[in-house]
Amino acid sequence: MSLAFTTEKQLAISAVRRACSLTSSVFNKLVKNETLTKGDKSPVTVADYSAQAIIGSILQRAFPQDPIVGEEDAAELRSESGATIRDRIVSLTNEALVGDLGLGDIAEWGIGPGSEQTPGQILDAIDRGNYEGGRTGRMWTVDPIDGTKGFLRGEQYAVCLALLVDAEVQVGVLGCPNLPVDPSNPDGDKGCLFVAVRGQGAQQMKLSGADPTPLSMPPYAPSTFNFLESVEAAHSSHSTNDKISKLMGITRPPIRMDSQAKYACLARGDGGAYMRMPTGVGYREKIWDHAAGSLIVEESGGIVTDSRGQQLDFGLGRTLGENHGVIACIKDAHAKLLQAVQQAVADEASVQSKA
Ligand SMILES: Nc1ncnc2c1ncn2[C@@H]1O[C@H](COP(=O)(O)OS(=O)(=O)O)[C@@H](OP(=O)(O)O)[C@H]1O
Ligand SMILES: [Mg+2]
Ligand SMILES: [Mg+2]
Ligand SMILES: [Mg+2]
Repeated sequence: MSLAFTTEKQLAISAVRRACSLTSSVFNKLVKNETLTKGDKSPVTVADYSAQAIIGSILQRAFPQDPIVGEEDAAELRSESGATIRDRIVSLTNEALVGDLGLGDIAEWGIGPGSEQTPGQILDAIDRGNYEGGRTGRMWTVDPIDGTKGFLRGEQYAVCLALLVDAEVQVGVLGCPNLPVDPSNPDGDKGCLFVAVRGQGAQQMKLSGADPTPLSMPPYAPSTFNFLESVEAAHSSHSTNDKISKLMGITRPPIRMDSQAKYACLARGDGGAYMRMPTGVGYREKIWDHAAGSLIVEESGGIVTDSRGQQLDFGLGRTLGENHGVIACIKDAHAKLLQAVQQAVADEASVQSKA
């Protein structure tokens, strides 16, 4: 019997790997070796668009019927003022598409020598990400660079791709070019791919696709348990996490890291929980920020819910709806953590109502 989603899994790996080689090369060319003025976002913009173009273009060839919910769209690039950046994106995307075939790559996906696309095809590939999402059928979701701030700092970021069927994530791939392959050797080799297929487990491999290793989360150990959380306090509430941490009796400080690399690190045994409590500004979490990572954690033996213990709902459109936070945790610690979360949320509400 052949396993489900074998082609989709390999295609997602190939697409994410190619997008990662693009983002790494943009970083090396534009961020590391150029003097950027503080706050200049152009390298990340070029890399975001090009990475989405690569993934959109490969999906277009392999699964032309599948819609895509992508973070970026090409509207600005189609305008007159977008001409300069558009030219850079076209050449970077083509450079990545024509790169030699690697492990598992298939030329029919529009990759390898001779696979150049026209500027029009590249803009269309980006705009394939305009799908509104929904509850039924197949759809992909892509975050070409998650953790844009981490990317610019040369720290953690992830290229994220997931396939959903009837609003359930079936395949998830995260490419983390700056993540150490061996967590116990942070200065060693960098560049990991994390891959999961529902019901088939999760694996970490090198960005080349070599050395696949199954992922499984260790059992709950209070002495080593701590939180993974956003670097940016504007993205998730550090102060709420701090309260929850005290209620849980956690003494180790949180691990702060940009992007869905947090899900990947949790899946391979770091921390114990990825905590993303809302900051209360009405922000709606996007499906591309959670689809791939949540499956990787679930398939490694973890549980992913919101702060009420409900499953994340990927069928509401481009967002997860009203923001009740995200709690991804080692299975046997989840109930205890949820209790602490609800206690902290109730305490915060009572302080606010007295103010
Ligand atoms: N206000 C607010 N609240 C919650 N989340 C937000 C908010 N603003 C942005 N974002 C999203 O956060 C994504 C970055 O992920 P992280 O927060 O995990 O990493 S980071 O530490 O902030 O870099 C980031 O993803 P990218 O845009 O792909 O980098 C955003 O989708
Ligand atoms: Mg993101
Ligand atoms: Mg992004
Ligand atoms: Mg963004």
